[in-house]
Amino acid sequence: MPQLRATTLVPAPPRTVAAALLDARLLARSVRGLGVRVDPGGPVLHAGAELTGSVGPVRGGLLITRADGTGVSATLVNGPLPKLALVTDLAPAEGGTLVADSVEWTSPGGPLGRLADAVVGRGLALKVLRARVRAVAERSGQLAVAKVVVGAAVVRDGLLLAQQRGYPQDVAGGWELPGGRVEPGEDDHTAVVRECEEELGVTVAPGDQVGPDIPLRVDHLLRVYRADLTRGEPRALDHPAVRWVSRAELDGLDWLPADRALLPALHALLQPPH
Ligand SMILES: Nc1nc2c([nH]c(=O)n2[C@H]2C[C@H](O)[C@@H](COP(=O)(O)OP(=O)(O)OP(=O)(O)O)O2)c(=O)[nH]1
Repeated sequence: MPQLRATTLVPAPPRTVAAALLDARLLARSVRGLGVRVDPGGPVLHAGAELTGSVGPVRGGLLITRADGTGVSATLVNGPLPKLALVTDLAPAEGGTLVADSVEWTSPGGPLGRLADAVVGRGLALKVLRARVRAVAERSGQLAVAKVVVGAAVVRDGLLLAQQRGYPQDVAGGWELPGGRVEPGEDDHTAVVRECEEELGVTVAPGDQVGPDIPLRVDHLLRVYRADLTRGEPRALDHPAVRWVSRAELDGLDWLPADRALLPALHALLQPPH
């Protein structure tokens, strides 16, 4: 299968570039040059999501097979389009992050097909890669200076604490992790401790980051930390409800769209020790 690869240095740390790649609009922008319209379906990519795509009146699907801190992979499926796969891998480098993109597609058979592939296929693939690199660099620049919203992944006895949002209207009723914006002068851990005190009336000890940074709006990102309860019993002081969620219930909960990208990491967190 023909393949085109391009590697670019983006002057931002890997976790920022990874967050940029999770922005669903970037993927839609990357394939627009092929005449492919992709409906992002939501603000953030997550593994297993199937986005709808179309070329003129012809519809197909774009399946996300990977969306995490290491990069993103996607394949066009269920359409009369030629097979097309996009893979983006990240590696730390001096001065930023190496973004290795590849586009792979099915070539039509025969000499004419090979000619068309050389002239049209490669030209289109190059267009996709260039558009993608520009979009990734631009979004990484925005996220490098974004405000951080911290979330707490509080686990007790194999259950995760989730909190229901009451506002704003468009996300009311959805579930999220306790947390909020990091205030000036705070570091992430201090903000996790303060938010858990304010929202749940408990003291927590924050630990390692869980999952990748997730892009929120243009100038915010969500960063989640594991947090152990050290004092008190969580109560919904600021929101309509809190509940403990088992690993089996994780996928079925009505999470805020951004939080769905955290589900693989939350599953791993709730995995019983072997
Ligand atoms: N805390 C939290 N916020 C989330 C999650 N997922 C997600 O998209 N968000 C969004 C919802 C909000 O737009 C934003 C956080 O706002 P917030 O309302 O919790 O922050 P805050 O307490 O500092 O602000 P305020 O509303 O009290 O002024 O991040 C999550 O899991 N936890």
